[in-house]
Amino acid sequence: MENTTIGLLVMAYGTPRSPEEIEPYYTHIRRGHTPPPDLLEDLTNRYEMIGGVSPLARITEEQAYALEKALNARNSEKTFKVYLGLKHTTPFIEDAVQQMHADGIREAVSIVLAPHYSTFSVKSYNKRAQEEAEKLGGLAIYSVDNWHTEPKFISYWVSQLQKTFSSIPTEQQAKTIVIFSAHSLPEKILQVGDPYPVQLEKTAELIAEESNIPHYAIGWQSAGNTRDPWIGPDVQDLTRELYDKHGYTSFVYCPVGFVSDHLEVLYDNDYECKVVTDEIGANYYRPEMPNTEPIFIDGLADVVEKRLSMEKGTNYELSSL
Ligand SMILES: CC1=C(CCC(=O)O)c2cc3nc(cc4[nH]c(cc5[nH]c(cc1n2)c(C)c5CCC(=O)O)c(CCC(=O)O)c4C)C(CCC(=O)O)=C3C
Ligand SMILES: [Fe+2]
Repeated sequence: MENTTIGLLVMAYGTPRSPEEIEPYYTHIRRGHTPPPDLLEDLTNRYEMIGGVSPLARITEEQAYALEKALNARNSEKTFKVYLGLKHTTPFIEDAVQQMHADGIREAVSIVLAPHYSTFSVKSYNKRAQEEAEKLGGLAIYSVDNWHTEPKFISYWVSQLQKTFSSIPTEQQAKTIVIFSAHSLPEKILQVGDPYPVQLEKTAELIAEESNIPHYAIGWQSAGNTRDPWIGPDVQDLTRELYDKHGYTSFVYCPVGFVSDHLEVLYDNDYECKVVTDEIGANYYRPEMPNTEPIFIDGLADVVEKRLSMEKGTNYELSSL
């Protein structure tokens, strides 16, 4: 059989690659509105606190290439060709779709480097990709909507928790709580039945079941600065509340809604949450993010293959026996 090339559209949030890019990036996030100087300065300061720019640009690329490599190592009858499409900086999602089309790709699978589906996040990535493909014609993109229960993704976090717990003295383990979190979103998403919060709960439940952790809670982080209410409890408030109610001595933060080291993790968890644990005299732990860990990348490859075989009408469960 002919060796076919399948497009692999990997989509992610994007980040400024230099301090000069912070303003155009922030302007794009604000749908073309230039940020007021105080907000721009605040964001620039947060990037400065994590070293000037985020490691996210490099990690996203590494994840995309690692996924392409993992898929090609498994398949001899088809070749995956990766295209990176970013939400708020170049190469934009539309650029990636145009490039796939120009390269003569007829079929592609798309995946967003975020596990949970929301109308605010994954839906808008997929919509942009589909609209561009429709405009160009002759290119079918099979979108993955979510992968928050993917077994190897769950296993990744289970093994990280085992590692973290093995470094906590046994007598303190019963007084340790794990906080699973994702990026907060405006509360109005709940009125339209957005699956986002339920999906985060499901991820947390699966990890907790497999890892036998004594206590866990779900929190939300990195909420925006707008007048509408955002989903809570915020991880910082939650930390104080859990401490006041139960006197936990160690807090383990698992920001499972993200997959890389970046601003929200390195600043909002490692700095902001740690300010709170320091204040109450508790220990702060934050397991490593998935980045390019092979078991995580392998899980993403499973997701992509399953999506493709769904389209082809073959039963993945049976064919993989
Ligand atoms: C759901 C979600 C994810 C996870 C899913 C996904 O990955 O898609 C995510 C990830 C990320 N968000 C990031 C950065 C930012 N997000 C902002 C603002 C906003 N995020 C929102 C949502 C999300 N964001 C929303 C509703 C806003 C308000 C403005 C709007 O309505 O659109 C702002 C503006 C300033 C501020 O509010 O802090 C920045 C700088 C970075 C890059 C970090 C780095 O550079 O290391 C990453 C991975
Ligand atoms: Fe964001």
